[in-house]
Amino acid sequence: MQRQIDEEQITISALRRLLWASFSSSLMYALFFNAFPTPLMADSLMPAIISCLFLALIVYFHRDPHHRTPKVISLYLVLNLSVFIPTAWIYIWLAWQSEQKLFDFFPPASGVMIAILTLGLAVLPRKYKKYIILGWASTAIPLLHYLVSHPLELHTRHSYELLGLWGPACVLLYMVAPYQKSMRNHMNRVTTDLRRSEQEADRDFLTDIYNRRGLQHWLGQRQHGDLISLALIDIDHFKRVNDIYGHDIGDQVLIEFASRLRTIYRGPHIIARWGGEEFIAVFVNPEANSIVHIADQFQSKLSRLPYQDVGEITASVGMSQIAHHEHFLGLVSQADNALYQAKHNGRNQAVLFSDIEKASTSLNGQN
Ligand SMILES: Nc1nc2c(ncn2[C@@H]2O[C@H](COP(=O)(O)OP(=O)(O)OP(=O)(O)O)[C@@H](O)[C@H]2O)c(=O)[nH]1
Repeated sequence: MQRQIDEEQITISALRRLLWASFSSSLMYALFFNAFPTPLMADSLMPAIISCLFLALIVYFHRDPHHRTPKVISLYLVLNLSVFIPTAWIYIWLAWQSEQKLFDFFPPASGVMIAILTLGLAVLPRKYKKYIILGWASTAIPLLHYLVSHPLELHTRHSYELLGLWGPACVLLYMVAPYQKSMRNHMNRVTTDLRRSEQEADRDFLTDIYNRRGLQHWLGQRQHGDLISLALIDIDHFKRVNDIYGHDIGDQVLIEFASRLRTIYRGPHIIARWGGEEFIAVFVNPEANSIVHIADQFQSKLSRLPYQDVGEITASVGMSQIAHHEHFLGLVSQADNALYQAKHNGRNQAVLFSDIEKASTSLNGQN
């Protein structure tokens, strides 16, 4: 998805440059040939008309680039193909018909035409490539054919220039231009890899749930008024699992434990590995009266079924109160106290921090 957005942005920016480049070069021609007119009216008229059309296209594109990109590309190609190709054909046809030499009246815009075709080849999406090649072939082939069919005209300095421009220069440009595309593809691949690495860095390597870094990122994305509550979940006597069954089986237990953790709560929340055999679940905007239920669910569901190769595994849960997400560390400390209490009480149970608080308040009251 992100990659698609990047692609779209690149195409929009490239098209914008292409339009401005086409407009400004036609305008320069228009200004030059109006300041220094040639005997042919078309030399000063055509660039002026074309630059107006390019300007209209720029304005149209500018109003809604995201929706108009494909349409503007098509219009741009139609404009180029319908102006440059017929113009070139008319001049070549006139040269075949008359005694005049082609280069005496062939439009002096060959350089611009080639530059526009090359730019189009370099910046427009791949599917438009065939139209660019068509544009080049429809002009270059009749022109080169004319030149080689008229040896007397061919062996002149002007003719060599036309030949070089539409022949070797084009071949050179068309061979080099696709590298720009492959560079772009390469950049896209690098960006995707970088994004994937970033995502991987947020995940715990063993269990594939979020790690602390991922949790931090997730917390950073919380809305301003979000309230949270959290549970610290710790496997009981996990050291024994490692000691009795070995570290590899211990790892398998952690993986299975984490995958069970993911399936317990349906509301908005995140599960992360807090460290070792301790996990954290953070719940977004939970109902105040559902806290007990959530804690019990986590505690009971994790040990309901036996674990492969190991059998019964139990967990202790410490549950914090609900507070604004900016008080995350305070809530962790609450959940940690509650978890300590759960372990202290004999494990395999869930303890709410609010219950510890109530107990200590009533003790203080008695004293
Ligand atoms: N296999 C495996 N073991 C781990 C991993 N991370 C931590 N451990 C082990 O988890 C055990 C944690 O032991 P303790 O902190 O004593 O806790 P416990 O045995 O679960 O006891 P209580 O928490 O008090 O119930 C240690 O033996 C660690 O080596 C891991 O990624 N893989």
